[in-house]
Amino acid sequence: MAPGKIAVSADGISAGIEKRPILHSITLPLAAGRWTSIVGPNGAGKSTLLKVLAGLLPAQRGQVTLAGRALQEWPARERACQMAWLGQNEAAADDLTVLDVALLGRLPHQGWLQPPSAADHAAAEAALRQTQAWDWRERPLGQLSGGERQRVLLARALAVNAPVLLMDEPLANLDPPHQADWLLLVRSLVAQGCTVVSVLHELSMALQADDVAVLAGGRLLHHGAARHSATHRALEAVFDQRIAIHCVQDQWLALPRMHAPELAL
Ligand SMILES: Nc1ncnc2c1ncn2[C@@H]1O[C@H](COP(=O)(O)OP(=O)(O)OP(=O)(O)O)[C@@H](O)[C@H]1O
Repeated sequence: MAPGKIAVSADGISAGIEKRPILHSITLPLAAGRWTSIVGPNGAGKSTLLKVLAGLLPAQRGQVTLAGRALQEWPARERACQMAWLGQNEAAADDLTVLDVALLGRLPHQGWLQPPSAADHAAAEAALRQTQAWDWRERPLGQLSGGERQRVLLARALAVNAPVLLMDEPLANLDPPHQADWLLLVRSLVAQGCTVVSVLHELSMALQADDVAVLAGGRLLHHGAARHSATHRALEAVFDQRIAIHCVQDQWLALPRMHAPELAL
């Protein structure tokens, strides 16, 4: 990871749900203006970690800081302007129109009981256009396909215009062209100075990030640059050597090994 300002940091985080411990002593400083992918097997604790980073689940030990200040010390509205969230399988009011869903992203910017301003409408429109969802603006969310819905929820997160964007499986249900669009979008946000943190199962997409954090069993096993061989070895190991990382036309790709390692010649 390149040295620099830290946007969000997990410092010695342990967390669980009810009495079940899930995360164990995770320290993960996330550099500002970079994109970090969090990867690992099912049940590794990726979504739980993202929720703790977002302040949606309290840590039992340790603390999360946002721009150097403990998360719980931020006034809720200010914090919501600083950090946008796209959750996994998010419930959203299905009878709201697409435009109204995108406008929900502007709530932290609005005064108490104030209607959305012209600036809020402009931000919601820009976000819906970025995810190519503007044409559906008058349709109820509940009438959209899985991928269309995901693009609207992504627009809601983009409409916040936050410097930090946390996304849990943002590519769920997206077809390949829209996955490519998401990649370009993230790259352009990062070029503008945003910090992006995404939980991804698509390892070849995760390897397009600047940095990769590898989790298993609620512990951080590795955190390093996506292009470094140590990161590739950590990924191959955490997935039991069932994938191999290759460089194809200057891009790192994770491909399944067609035989279990013990069967390989
Ligand atoms: N509400 C809950 N109550 C109890 N245990 C939970 C709850 N949510 C998650 N867990 C457990 O916490 C562990 C980590 O779950 P988490 O969703 O963070 O994993 P993940 O790495 O995001 O997994 P996946 O790749 O399958 O989405 C899992 O063992 C899961 O069963």
